[in-house]
Amino acid sequence: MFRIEPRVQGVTPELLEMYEAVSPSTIGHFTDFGFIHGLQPLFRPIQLLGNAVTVRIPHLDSTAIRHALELARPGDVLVVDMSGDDDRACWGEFRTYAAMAKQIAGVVVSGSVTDVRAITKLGFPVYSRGISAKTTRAMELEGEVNTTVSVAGVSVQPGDLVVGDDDGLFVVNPRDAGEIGLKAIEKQRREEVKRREYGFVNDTGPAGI
Ligand SMILES: O=C([O-])CC(=O)C(=O)O
Ligand SMILES: [Mg+2]
Repeated sequence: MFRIEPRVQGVTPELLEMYEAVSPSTIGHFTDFGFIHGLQPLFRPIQLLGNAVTVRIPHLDSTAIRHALELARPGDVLVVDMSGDDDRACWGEFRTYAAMAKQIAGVVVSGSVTDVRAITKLGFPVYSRGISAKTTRAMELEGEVNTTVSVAGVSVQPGDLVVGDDDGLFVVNPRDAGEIGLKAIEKQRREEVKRREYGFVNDTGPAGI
């Protein structure tokens, strides 16, 4: 059975603008909740920021990803819960072309991805637990889009804010994102003062100053 719920726009333009300047590692100074433990970026440097479109697939059948790609809008992040399968890849080069054509910001996969060289060359932001040559199939069995999913023990709702860089990923509920973002930016300001005291400038990360 398929359950395809409408897309949720939880992330506002103001939050997006604010989080352009927020590092996940600064958020990690304030909260553990929402950190997606164990997922790695496919390449570095990497940046990911956007509004979650959630997908849940049973281990073998990736049909629901196609439905999610159909309803996603520019700036969305597809967050795929593979129901505990870490070994099989549900994302690769051709899904990346489809996503880039829709200006999707990136993809987060609880399991594995494939076609690493092609995706890296395309520079499309992907986070996953692993890499595998064994893939899912489009079998039209079952799946969900825009329901609550679980990735690395973190519950992700459609419309959540996803923010990632070289250090990893946080998923933030838009209700809390304003407060967390302000605290993070304030901390980054203080860090910049300290950095300059040590005689350094930050020319690698988000501005935050
Ligand atoms: O089809 C898949 O499931 C993954 C893949 O190889 C691609 O997107 O190119
Ligand atoms: Mg492929």
